[in-house]
Amino acid sequence: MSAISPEYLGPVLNLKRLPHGAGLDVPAYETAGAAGMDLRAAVGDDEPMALAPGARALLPTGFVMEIPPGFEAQIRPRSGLAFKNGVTCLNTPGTIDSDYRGEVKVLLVNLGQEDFVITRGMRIAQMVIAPVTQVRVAEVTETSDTARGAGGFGSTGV
Ligand SMILES: O=c1ccn([C@H]2C[C@H](O)[C@@H](COP(=O)(O)OP(=O)(O)OP(=O)(O)O)O2)c(=O)[nH]1
Repeated sequence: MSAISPEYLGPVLNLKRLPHGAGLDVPAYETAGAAGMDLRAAVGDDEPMALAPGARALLPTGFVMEIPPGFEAQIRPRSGLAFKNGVTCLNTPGTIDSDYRGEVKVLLVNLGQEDFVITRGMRIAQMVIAPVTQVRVAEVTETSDTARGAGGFGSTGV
């Protein structure tokens, strides 16, 4: 059950189910203020995936989508899986470009001590839609002076 009403006037995300995603819940905001929509593993009913400690895997979600122009999708870990099982997204945040039309995939890594078994429909990550700004890159020979200058990586102390 989505917390977003059908009358919502904000951006629309077109989502197309792939055959192996049939029957899975469509990603939805679970609460009125949720930032992310949970993504479910579209592994086969009889093909759970065991992720060994230290192993990584690219998991199918069973859908493709059209992100509205000017936005991206970020694939982020679920804190519960990270805390309880040490399972997180290896490339967090994964970047989904608005012109991508392939299946959305989730790159998980098991940093825990035990096998982690992923079953069909398990909520393995979350997806946040965020605005993106593109820039025109202008190559120059000088950049402006600032108080920080080249200081970084702890230059202001702890
Ligand atoms: O967690 C992720 C990250 C990426 N992608 C898809 C959507 C994205 O638009 C595309 C390319 O991702 P990215 O730009 O991070 O990959 P790359 O390694 O730079 O490959 P490419 O040369 O295809 O851009 O792969 C996913 O499905 N899940």
